[in-house]
Amino acid sequence: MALTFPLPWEIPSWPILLTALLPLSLLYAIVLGIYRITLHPLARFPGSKLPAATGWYEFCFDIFRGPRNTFAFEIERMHERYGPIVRINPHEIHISDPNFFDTLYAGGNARRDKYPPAAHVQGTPQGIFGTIDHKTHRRRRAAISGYFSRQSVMQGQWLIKEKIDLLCEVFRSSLRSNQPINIRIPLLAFSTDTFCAHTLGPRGCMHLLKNPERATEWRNSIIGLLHWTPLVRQFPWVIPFAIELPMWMIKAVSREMALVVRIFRDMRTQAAVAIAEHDKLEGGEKTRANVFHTILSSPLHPREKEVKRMAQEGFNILSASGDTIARTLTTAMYHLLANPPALQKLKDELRTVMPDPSIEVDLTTLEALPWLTAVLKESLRIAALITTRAPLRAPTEWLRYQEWAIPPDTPVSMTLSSLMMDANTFPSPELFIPERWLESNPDYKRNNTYFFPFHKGHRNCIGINLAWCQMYLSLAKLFRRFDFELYDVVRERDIDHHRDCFLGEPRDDTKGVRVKVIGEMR
Ligand code: HEM
Repeated sequence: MALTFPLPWEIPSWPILLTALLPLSLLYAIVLGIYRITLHPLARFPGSKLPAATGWYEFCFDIFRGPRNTFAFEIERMHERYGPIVRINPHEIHISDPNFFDTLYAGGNARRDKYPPAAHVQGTPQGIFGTIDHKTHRRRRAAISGYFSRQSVMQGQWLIKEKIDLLCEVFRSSLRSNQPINIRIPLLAFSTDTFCAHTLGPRGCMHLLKNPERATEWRNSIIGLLHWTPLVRQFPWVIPFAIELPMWMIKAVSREMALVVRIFRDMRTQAAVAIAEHDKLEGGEKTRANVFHTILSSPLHPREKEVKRMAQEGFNILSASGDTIARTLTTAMYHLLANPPALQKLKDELRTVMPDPSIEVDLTTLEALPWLTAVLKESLRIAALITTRAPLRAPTEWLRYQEWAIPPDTPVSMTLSSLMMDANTFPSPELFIPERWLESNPDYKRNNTYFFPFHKGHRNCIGINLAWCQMYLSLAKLFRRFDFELYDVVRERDIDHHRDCFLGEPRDDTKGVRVKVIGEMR
């Protein structure tokens, strides 16, 4: 016979529980909000009370206010109202002053942890971009940094040139068909194929340059993924969760997401194959056959060499590498074609080192060309690619800005796109003026001080050498070989940032940056 003991109290029913919990939660939220705007260590920093009291303020902007009104744009409005330092949410300070950049994004002995909501936006918490802890980041990054060193990129120039030849083929066929071409598609195909060939080896190549449909699908997937960013920022579990769903389910929700997930899963396969093959490789192959073998040969802990972590690293770098370069090149091509004197100057300069358009020049020769260098720097500035703030925390250090002392471990952020387009730093920022970057310009030194499109410090871009090399070689070849003209491009519609998706994206009705290839020099 089962014994039953009477409980000393009655369990209340759900409706009664809810009626009691709701006012309690409300009371908790009110007390927390009051604490945050009165006694919290950030309470005395400038800014509105509402975003300081609750994170729901940011949530509502990112989810409900429409592309032109996401929180990134609200931060700009906050600075207009409160000055260069603002408390933008209960926990975070945002600073809009390029003079603070070196302090926040410091290298050397400085310790900087990432802020989890920002780190997880790519859904790869174990890749270097998603790594929060400073020391873990240093270890993971050290394992692969040699792969992206200048020396390594210089040795791989032939590979980039091979892809540029394929890119020229795409433009040549556009010339033959006399059809305009949306240049972001082949340029993304070029940067992605180059990255894959350089970093993943022959098995990882997506061969987008040889397959226009796949290239278009990849471009649409990248844009689709970018458009998810405001949502993913608020719900960082979305991407890791989606990756594990059955493919039919992902396809039903979003075709773009399905391709991205396929690529991620493919990355897992490649990591697994590398583990299986690693012991069979010898000599240089063992460390350099692809980035996975580099990780496997590194002194990292065996836990760091598991399939899941290596796949996240590979995907992390892949997603950081493609569209950044494609967008910068697209911007460069647009501004050159919209500014005939700047274009003529470039063509004249290129002719000095490539008297015959078929001559192959190397990176060092091109880096010595002042106008090409100035064009690329101005394109990186005016593209102002990264519209999302990048918060870091200094766990043991008080950061000082003007009269303000920011407590240790506070997330502090700055936004690259705003700094690159700041009229106080770069007068007439919306104008394409490569002359800013010529040594003869009296502001040359000062301009370079404020030029950090690849970020700085421990968390700067690991692909900077690969990026410069691709941009120099491809722009030189394209403009020495082909004549282009813009085809129905409207800057406000097709170029300017309309929404913040980590990278700034143009308006939804954009027709792309289309050009017609009108001639080829042989
Ligand atoms: C024009 C081209 C590029 C630009 C403007 C650019 C810019 C940047 C910036 C600003 C960051 C810091 C982002 C942040 O912390 O929020 C970054 C990080 C990163 N970039 Fe690039 N990038 C470019 C090309 C590349 C390429 C080609 C690769 C691939 C090798 C790459 C791989 C990465 C990775 C893995 C990180 C994370 C680094 C870390 O957290 O340690 N990027 N990039």
